Amino acid sequence: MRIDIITIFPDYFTPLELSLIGKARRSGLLDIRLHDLRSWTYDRHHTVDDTPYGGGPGMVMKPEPWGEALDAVVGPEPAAVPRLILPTPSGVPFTQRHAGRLAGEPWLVFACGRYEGIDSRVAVDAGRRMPVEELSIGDYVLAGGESATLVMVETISRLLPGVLGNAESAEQDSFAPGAMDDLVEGPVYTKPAEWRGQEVPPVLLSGHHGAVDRWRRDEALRKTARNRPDLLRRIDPEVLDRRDREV
Ligand SMILES: Nc1c(O)cccc1[N+](=O)[O-]
Repeated sequence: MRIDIITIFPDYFTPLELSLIGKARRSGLLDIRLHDLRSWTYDRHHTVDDTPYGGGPGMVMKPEPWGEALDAVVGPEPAAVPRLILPTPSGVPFTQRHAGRLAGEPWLVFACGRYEGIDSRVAVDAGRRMPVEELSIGDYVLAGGESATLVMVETISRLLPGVLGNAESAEQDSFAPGAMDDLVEGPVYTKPAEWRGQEVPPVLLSGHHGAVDRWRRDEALRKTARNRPDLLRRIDPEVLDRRDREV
């Protein structure tokens, strides 16, 4: 997978050189390219923003640098068309399902807005030559799209075949489709079996895989009911088997 990130703060993405994603980049599984938006400005101050039409606080990112940056990154006649992701608080809530779908894309371009956002004509212009998605990682205010892009790139990249050391761990993640559909993960434990008066639940030491799976699902249901009752309400009652209802 190729991922292009356009930003005025390329150094923000140094963390993508570390850990699993850094390893995936070095192995060629993942091709992440960073682009400084100011490369497409020509004034002395490399201006990327201006006052909003209609008045109001803050500044809006100018369309010209973005238009030229996207033209340059995507190219005049690309062999493949990328999907443009616009991280924004006004976007569609980004979920694990989005991550799974986007992990199947060959090429993503992330446009990191700052200030009050990017001139809205940029998304319309880009939409004439590639799919555009406005996505939000949460209902809070960030200083820009870089943090959100880091979150989405990590969530998507870890689902690429070969990136995770043990493919199964993605299947047992919170929100993972299938066995964990819409449930958050329950408690996890490792050695020692007893620590500060707390013992690991005996079922996890039993070697009985069926009982362990059942226990983990029961605990996931309990934690979801406690922390995310909104998710439980989303699950079709028919999906929950009889034991789930007893939890
Ligand atoms: N919340 C927020 C923001 O304030 C700025 C850019 C992107 C996001 N977001 O994706 O959630």
